[in-house]
Amino acid sequence: MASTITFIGAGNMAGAIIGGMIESGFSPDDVIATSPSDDVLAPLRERLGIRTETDNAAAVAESDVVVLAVKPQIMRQVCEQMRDAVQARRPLIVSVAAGLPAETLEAWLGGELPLVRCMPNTPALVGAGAAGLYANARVDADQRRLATELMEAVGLVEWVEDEALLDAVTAVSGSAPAYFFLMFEAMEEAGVTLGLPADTARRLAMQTALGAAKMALASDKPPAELKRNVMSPGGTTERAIAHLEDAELRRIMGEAMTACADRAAEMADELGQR
Ligand SMILES: NC(=O)c1ccc[n+]([C@@H]2O[C@H](COP(=O)([O-])OP(=O)(O)OC[C@H]3O[C@@H](n4cnc5c(N)ncnc54)[C@H](OP(=O)(O)O)[C@@H]3O)[C@@H](O)[C@H]2O)c1
Ligand code: PRO
Repeated sequence: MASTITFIGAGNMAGAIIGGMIESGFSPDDVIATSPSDDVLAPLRERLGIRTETDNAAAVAESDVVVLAVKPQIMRQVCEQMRDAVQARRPLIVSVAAGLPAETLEAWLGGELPLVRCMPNTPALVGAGAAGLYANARVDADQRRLATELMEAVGLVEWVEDEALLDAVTAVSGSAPAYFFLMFEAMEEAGVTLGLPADTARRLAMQTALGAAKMALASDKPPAELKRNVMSPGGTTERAIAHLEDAELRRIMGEAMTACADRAAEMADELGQR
């Protein structure tokens, strides 16, 4: 029998995952999205044909999987309001919230539950996401498969066996689209300084990033070798790369990503007080 999957919160991340699920063959009849406002739900209902509900507990009462997709700052209140329904039904919980530890979520939901924590990223909106997943000890093999299927509907899935590693996933993929967007800004600005129209520089930079990622994913060669293949001895790329290495880009990326992972751990302390 098909599982009923409810999304608590119908914002950016939930909308992206639901869209991918329907595209990859999940039946809209098996998907429920909730929000306090029907204005948020109506477009999802019309566009994707899914079921919607403004009462979280009512949706949970008929669900096999409950995806927590509200902002971390309001998660405690949302969980506590539906804890009785969750404990009565005991569905698989999947949380996409940044920072909030599995144990804290279980406590807010009234006690031990099978729970998967997921750190997705916004390219899920175009079906090109990358997500890290962690399962607590109460998640069985079928539930793990189902969580994988859900997130594979919008991109790549990698499981980690240590929950603390989700902070590293946040640094490597959750927050990382923003690093590349910053790089696009910088490349566009530099292209304009060199005389190109801004939109030409922007399109060239973005298409190059897409091509480089596709090429690296399709290749069995490490990025260092692909990089060397672009660098003719004494040529242009060698000069640019030498500049980036002299400016210690690797150290800067390492520090930025450590700051990101540290902040994820800090948020767990700030928001995860039981
Ligand atoms: N965006 C990212 O890059 C990213 C990446 C990884 C993980 N995440 C995680 O994904 C989660 C959702 O983020 P998002 O970007 O999708 O946020 P979002 O667009 O603001 O979506 C959250 C939705 O929850 C709704 N909501 C508020 N109170 C609710 C309640 N009591 N019951 C049901 N729904 C309620 C909000 O409605 P109103 O707007 O009407 O209040 C909003 O539509 C967060 O926990 C975040 O940490 C986000
Ligand atoms: N966006 C959220 C943040 O910046 C979590 C990862 C991506 O906190």
